[in-house]
Formats: sequence, C-alpha cells, structure tokens
Amino acid sequence: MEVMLQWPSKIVFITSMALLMVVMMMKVVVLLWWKPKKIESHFLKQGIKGPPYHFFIGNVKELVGMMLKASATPMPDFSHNILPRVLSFYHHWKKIYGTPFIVWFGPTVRVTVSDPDLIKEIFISKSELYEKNEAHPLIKQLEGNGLLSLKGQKWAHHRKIITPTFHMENLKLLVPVMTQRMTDMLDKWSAMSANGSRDVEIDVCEWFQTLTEDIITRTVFGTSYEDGKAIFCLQAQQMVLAAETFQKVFIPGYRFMPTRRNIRCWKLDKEIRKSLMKLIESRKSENRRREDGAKDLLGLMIESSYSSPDMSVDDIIEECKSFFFAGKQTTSNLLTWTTVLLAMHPQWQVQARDEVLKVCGSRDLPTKDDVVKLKTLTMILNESLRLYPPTIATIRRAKSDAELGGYMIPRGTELLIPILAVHHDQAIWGNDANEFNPGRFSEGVARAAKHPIGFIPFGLGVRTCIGQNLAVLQAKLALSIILQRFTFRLAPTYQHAPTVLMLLYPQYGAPIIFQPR
Ligand code: HEM
Repeated sequence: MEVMLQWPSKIVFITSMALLMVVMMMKVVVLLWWKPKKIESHFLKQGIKGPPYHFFIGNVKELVGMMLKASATPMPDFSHNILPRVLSFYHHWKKIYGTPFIVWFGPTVRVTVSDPDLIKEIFISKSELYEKNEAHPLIKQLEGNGLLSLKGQKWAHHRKIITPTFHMENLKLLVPVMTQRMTDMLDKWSAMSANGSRDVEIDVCEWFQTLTEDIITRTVFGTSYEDGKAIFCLQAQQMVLAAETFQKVFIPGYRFMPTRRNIRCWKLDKEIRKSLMKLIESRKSENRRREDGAKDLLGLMIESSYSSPDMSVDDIIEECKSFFFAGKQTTSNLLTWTTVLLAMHPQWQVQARDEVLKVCGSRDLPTKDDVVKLKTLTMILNESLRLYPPTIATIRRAKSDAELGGYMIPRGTELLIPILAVHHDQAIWGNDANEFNPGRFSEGVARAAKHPIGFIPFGLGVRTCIGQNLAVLQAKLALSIILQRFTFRLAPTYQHAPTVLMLLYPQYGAPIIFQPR
C-alpha cells in the first residue's frame, strides 16, 4: 500500500523537476540569447552595427585578446598616438562599424558614443535619462559605495555635504602642508644624487603615489591624519587583494567563498570598520578644529551625521574608501605623465621653468597666489590631460527607453564614452591631434578644440569630478618645485608603453633622470 502511494508522488516530483528545468533553460535562452539578439537587431535597424553577439560571453574574448595583443606590442618612442594600444577594441571596431557602434560585455550591450553632441545630451541636456552603471562587484569592493557610485537622493545629499572640502578657498589652506611634503620628497631625491652633485634615476610612479596618498589623507582626515593614515594603509592592503582577484578569471559568487585571500579581505574590512568607528567617536568627543582652519572631509561628514540619517557610520566608511580610491592614483598618474611629457619635450620644460622662476623665484616655495599666474604650466597640464587622461572612459545607463540624437535607446542599455578617443579625435583637435602642443590651450580650454565638449578629462555635468581643483593644485605645486630644483630627461631604460588597468598608466614604469640645478 505504502509503495503504491509513493509512485504517483514520485512521478509528480520528477515531472515538476523536469518542468522546472525546462523553464529555467528557457529563461537562460531568453536572457542569454533571444534578448541580446533582439537588441542587436533593434540597433541594426537604426544603422548601429557592431561585432556579433556570442552566447553568454558577448565580445569579451575578442576584446581581451585585442587588449593583450596591443599591450604586448611596443610603441615608437615619443609617439602620442596611443589610442590603438590603449583602447584597441575601440580603434579596431570603429574602423569597421563606424560610430556609434555596439559592443557586448557578456549579455550586456554597450553603445560606444564619441560624438560630442551626443555626449552633451547624455551628460547635460538630457542627463535625467541616464544614471551611473552598476560597477563590477570587484570594482565596487575597491572603490567603496560612496560618491563615485551612489545614485539619486543619497548621492545629491552626500555631494552637498562633501563639496565645501574641495572649494578652492578651502584647498588653498592646505598649500603650506602640501609644499612641505613635496620638498620632503625632493630632498630625498637630492640626497640620492650624492647630495645634489650628480644625476639620479628615479621611477617617478611610486614616489608620486606616496605623495598623493599623503595629501589625500590630510584632505580627508585633517587633524586625525596619523590615525587616518593607518586606516588608509589597511585600505591599500585590501585594494591589493581585490586587484589581484580582479586580474583572475571572474567566477560569480567567488568573493563569498572562504578562500585565504577572501578571509584576509574580510578581516581587513572588520579592522578598517573598527578603527574608523573609534576615530569617529574620538572626533565627536574632541570636536577639534584644524590649526589652519581648513575643513576636512571627515569633520564635515561627522557634523552632518548628527542631523541626517543619510550619513551613517557605514556611509562615512564607504566615502573614505571612495576618496582614497578616486584621489590617489588619478593625480599621481597625471603627475607621472606630465613629467614624462616634459622629459620628452625639453623646449616646453625650459619654457615652464622660465615661468616658474619668474613667478616664484629660484628657491621660494610657490604660494596659492603664484599658482594662478602659471599660465604655461596650466597649458602643459591640460595638454597632458588631453593626450593621457588618467580616466580613459566612463559609462552611463539608460534609466528608461530614451531617444539619443534620433536613435532609440532601450532601457538598461549602457553607453560607453571613450574619453581618450574624444581627446585624440582629429575632427575635434585638427591634424595634429596626436602631437604634444600645449600652445593649443593658449586662449583657454573653451577655444582649444573645435567643439566645447572636446575636452572632458574630469567628466561632465552634475557628476563631474569633485576632486578636480585638488588634483590640479597638487600637480601645479609639485611640478613647480621639481622644475625649480631639477632638469630632467627620460632614462635610457624608459619604454613608452601606456596601458590601462582601470586607469591609464605606464606599463613599464617611468624612469626619469634628474639633474640637480
Ligand atoms: C587628475 C586627476 C583626476 C582625474 C583625471 C579624475 C577624473 C574623474 C572623472 C572623469 C570623473 C567622472 C566620472 C563619471 O562621470 O563617471 C570623476 C569623478 C569623481 N572624482 Fe575624480 N579625477 C581626478 C582626481 C580626483 C581627486 C583628487 C579626487 C578626490 C580627492 C576625486 C574624486 C572624485 C569623485 C568622488 C568623483 C565622483 C563625483 C560624483 O559622482 O559626484 N577625483 N573623476
């Protein structure tokens, strides 16, 4: 009797499992094949072509292959035509399909948009239709869930709280401490050159990273600099672990597995959280103010946490991560590329130095008032940001079905804006687009290009870079002091190989020979 009763229920179970499997398989087919193919044909009908979609992986295999091949190919020294090496997939597919074209990152479609009029629509005139895309989980782990990735009301609230830290008036108060750190660094270079009597070879990448790390720590933590430094040190370790994972093949859910690396990461996270909580509590009880009166990010966030539920301890922790991530390597890369460019183009180095000596003298540290007078250096920095923008691309996502320059963009479509390609476009910059010519900025940024949206190293619209003033101020101060103290040229070991891992950096470092003046 018992056996008789079990058979029908077994059959029911097997049938429902089979049905479930069929439904799941259909869902997979719909999501990973039918839907992408439908989107592909939607774009094709509008004349937007691209490499064909492949099941599940999209164009990732071809894309990674092209990037790896490009990064293994040497570049002629002194060539600034870096687009084919750095954004090889864009360079290759644009020639075949024109612009805009689509490219598949797995089953997610990205429309590559490099026309400045369309970029203006996305970031300015119709920006309400687009939002930041959801970052890859590993990138999110690196950049934190702060200003860089927040959306909607919460983003607007955080941006309002944080903005005063980056006003020029506030940043200028940091100038003495910044120049002090810079002279400390250069004193070490002088000591390495037999106390200023001989040439010394320095790979500037790491030195500039240490320098910018120190400055961002002061900007974020202010009076709590020492405790903040220890916390950033833990975050840096966490970033190394996340970056190591990022370079491996991505397995969904892998970051939740108790591997040695993940356990170390979780421990670091706990430690960071604990130290920051302690620091926040002590800041709350002390209510200390900086001697120079400057507002620091932590102080402003703590102040607002008293009145706003949108700034919890967790939010503060995520913002600290975000600023450490966004503020450190971007600025050090700008400094690195500008130093490399000045080493490659000695006539501009001489011009920049003449100006610094005229404005600041040969030994005096540059002041906040000097910085605004350094016109040639400003032109050089702009040209460096144009040819070697540390952030080479950005992405937006259509919040709903949208119309972009006459094209119908379905909800969820990602738009890839290749900043580097816009900056190297001959239609915008003329025939010498790939040449280093700071003179093109002599009448200001607005008149340098044929289109006002041609120069976007810090993004555009409401989500433009909040740290722009800090980055440019640091770069001007550091370069002025370097120019006062040294002449420099590329080391014979320098290999010109710009490449990208999140940001644009020199693949084999940036060894430069400094000669004390
Ligand atoms: C040369 C240096 C820098 C470059 C080239 C750069 C580039 C950019 C770009 C292109 C964006 C816009 C991204 C997008 O629209 O998707 C951005 C946003 C941002 N940057 Fe920077 N950045 C630099 C330095 C800094 C510094 C020093 C800080 C902080 C101290 C910083 C903090 C941020 C933050 C928080 C955002 C997000 C702003 C928001 O969405 O409201 N950046 N940056």
